[in-house]
Amino acid sequence: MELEVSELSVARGGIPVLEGLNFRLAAGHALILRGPNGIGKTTVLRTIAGLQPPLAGRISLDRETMTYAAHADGLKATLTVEENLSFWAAVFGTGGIDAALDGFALRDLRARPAGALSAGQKRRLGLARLLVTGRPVWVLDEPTVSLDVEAVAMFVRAVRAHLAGGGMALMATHIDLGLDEAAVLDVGPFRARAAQEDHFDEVFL
Ligand SMILES: Nc1ncnc2c1ncn2[C@@H]1O[C@H](COP(=O)(O)OP(=O)(O)OP(=O)(O)O)[C@@H](O)[C@H]1O
Repeated sequence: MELEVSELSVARGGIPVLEGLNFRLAAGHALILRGPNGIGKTTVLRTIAGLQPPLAGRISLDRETMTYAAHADGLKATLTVEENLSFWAAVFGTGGIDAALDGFALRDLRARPAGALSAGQKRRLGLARLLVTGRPVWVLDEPTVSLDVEAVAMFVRAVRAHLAGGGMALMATHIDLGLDEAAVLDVGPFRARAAQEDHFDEVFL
């Protein structure tokens, strides 16, 4: 199993943002995309997740092996923590939810409707969902937003266990996770020419 991206160009709102991206991710490995706000990291992840087509290039990935966690956690507000996880376990045809409850310290919150969780608790539930998907390829957009130090550590532990089991993780994050084994790709040099020539902001300054 491998994710291979070749000569990938992506656009947002019809404007090319990044072009000529190449990277590979093998089982047991993680790759962190870095770059300033607005450069196009989310757009790359959305494209890899199949939510939008690439402008050019090739993505070699069996999407049935992938799960995508974006800014919106995709939680059902009226269902409890336990019901949300059980729902996803049923959708993905996986087993129990115990590892997800324990991995993100959700056991004491399991009877609480997701809509009544704090922002960080919601994010923990969104990340716990990864564990019940059973999918080997995790594509994660700013996974640690709203998380406190302890919850970031839970996340890093979950990623490490996932990699140790032969999983893969591709993520965009601005914070230093201390995940030293992850490769880092700075997408800055891949800014599309059209984006560089777009002086839209300056026009209004
Ligand atoms: N819905 C949208 N429609 C049109 N343009 C968009 C939309 N969402 C984002 N953009 C623009 O697309 C470009 C790339 O945005 P993207 O979200 O991929 O950047 P990013 O690197 O993930 O940024 P951040 O670090 O702030 O999350 C930005 O210039 C942004 O303003």
